[in-house]
Amino acid sequence: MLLEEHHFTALQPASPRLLSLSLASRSEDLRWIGGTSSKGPNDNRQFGRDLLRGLADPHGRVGRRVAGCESMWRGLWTLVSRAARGPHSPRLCTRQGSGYPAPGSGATIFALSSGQGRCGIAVIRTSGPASGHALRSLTAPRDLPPARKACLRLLSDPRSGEPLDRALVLWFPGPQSFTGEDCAEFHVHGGPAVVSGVLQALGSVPGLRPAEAGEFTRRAFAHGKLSLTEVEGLADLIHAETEAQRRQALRQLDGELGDLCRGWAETLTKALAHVEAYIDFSEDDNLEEGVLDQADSEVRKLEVALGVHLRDARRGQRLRSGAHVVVAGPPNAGKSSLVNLLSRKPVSIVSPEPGTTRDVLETPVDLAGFPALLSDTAGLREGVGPVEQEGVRRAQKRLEQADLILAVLDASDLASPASCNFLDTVVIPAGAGNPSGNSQRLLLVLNKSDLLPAGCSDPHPDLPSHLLLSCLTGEGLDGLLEALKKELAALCGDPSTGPLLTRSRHQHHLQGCLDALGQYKQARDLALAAEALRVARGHLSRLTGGGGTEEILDIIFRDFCVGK
Ligand SMILES: Nc1nc2c(ncn2[C@@H]2O[C@H](COP(=O)(O)OP(=O)(O)OP(=O)(O)O)[C@@H](O)[C@H]2O)c(=O)[nH]1
Ligand SMILES: [K+]
Ligand SMILES: [Mg+2]
Repeated sequence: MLLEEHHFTALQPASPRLLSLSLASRSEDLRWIGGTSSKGPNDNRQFGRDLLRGLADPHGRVGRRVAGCESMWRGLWTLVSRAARGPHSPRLCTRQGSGYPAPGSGATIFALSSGQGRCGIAVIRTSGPASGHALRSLTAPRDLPPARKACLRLLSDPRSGEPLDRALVLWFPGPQSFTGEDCAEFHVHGGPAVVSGVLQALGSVPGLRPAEAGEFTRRAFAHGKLSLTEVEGLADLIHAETEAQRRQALRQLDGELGDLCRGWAETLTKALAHVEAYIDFSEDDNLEEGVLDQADSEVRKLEVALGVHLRDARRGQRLRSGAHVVVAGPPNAGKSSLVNLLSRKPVSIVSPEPGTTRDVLETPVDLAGFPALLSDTAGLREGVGPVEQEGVRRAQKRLEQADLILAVLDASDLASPASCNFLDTVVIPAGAGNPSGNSQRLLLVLNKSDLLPAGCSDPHPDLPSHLLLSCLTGEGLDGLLEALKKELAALCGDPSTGPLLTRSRHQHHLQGCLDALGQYKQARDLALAAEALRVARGHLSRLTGGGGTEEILDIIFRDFCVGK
């Protein structure tokens, strides 16, 4: 049960009386504050009343207007901390914890945090209240090293006294540590025997147990060291395989997406404060004119900003999981040769026989710094046997799902029926000239340029814009990679320009927020309008603070390995 700073920032309106209204009606937040989700709204209301009674009693300040939001909520903070010894006795935390208990907190966990296998140095760490004791036990008779300073120590098994390794150790007393708890790190020599010896020695210390996957990060989240979007960024950083993915993950780990959402939530809080102030004080003479107009204009601005990000939503997800690039064309154009060239490994069988590729073959590749899922497909042609026909059907299905089509034609065979048919049915319809604007992206590649007569730079000026390539000699590959980079940057977004929505969870909450803003605009009644704003703000806070359910957290933390 945590009562946190951000609950108060959400209650910033200009009077303590408004706080009473807000607390009584904000059942969702109260449920959370009180930790009484099973007991329902009545209990929450009672809790709100208890809290307010506590607020009013010690100093009798409730009912008096206090100028300046900042000083007001600081004052309330102190009052609430005194009042918080009621039946629900919420615990006040001075830092912004996530409010979720760290699973199994209380225990001290340990794990190998660097990679498995033989290596120069391996890092083993612990987190939890017995970390200091564990560090002392393994480095006895020496005492704890100074905080956050690497010190050389002889590690020995606390049971037998047998020396294990000479290692660098670090002591991070909480809360200034990755998890917010007391942590210790052992930088040992990376041999398997040393690592297992130290892990066994730690396991023998009372109160210590091996960590589960993601448990260190989960504790960091529970102690407010990382927001949920930062946790997701960290998971992505660990899994990043390309430069663009790394850049995006780092930005998210830096909290950019979270900051953006918090900024939006603040805007909504202000708008809500205005609406509530109007409900509460509309008869007061001293209420400024135009408070509602101000709220409306804030909401309109927010709608625009959300719309821009939602339109971009697929891009961040593509960057996280890879854009779907489908290589297609008539038989024997050199599709499989191109897939092998781009992936730098023999993924597909290449042969002079048309109809070699039948199934869709997928391979993840790093294309000019962007992640892509490259699919090789069967050559498109009619009038073939049932097996190849099925291959053609699968190829066509995959083409529909492509983010980018890499259309390959044999430059020396453009007049063949298969080439003409492919141009008419795939290349031209997807062309950039399509006025609808939502055409599929396509790059046309004329392969086997080595077969063209020497000195002929572009024999097909009448074709849609295209690139010449020879998979045989590699000529034209640099130009193709450059073009791919441009296409992928457009598809995935540029991770260095702004935070992107990397998961469908983000998109879901932003859409929810936008929908609630739509309801705000339609609300005939101020109470309904205020409720819509609360719903909208709830979506933003769940984006950074979690879905309010353990399952969401489980899904996110499942991405981690043990030791992270
Ligand atoms: N001269 C020349 N031959 C090439 C080039 N690229 C591929 N080939 C040859 O063209 C033939 C067909 O290549 P594949 O890569 O199997 O073509 P594909 O489009 O995958 O063929 P299917 O899977 O049967 O549709 C092979 O004999 C390749 O060696 C090139 O740039 N120049
Ligand atoms: K072939
Ligand atoms: Mg092939």
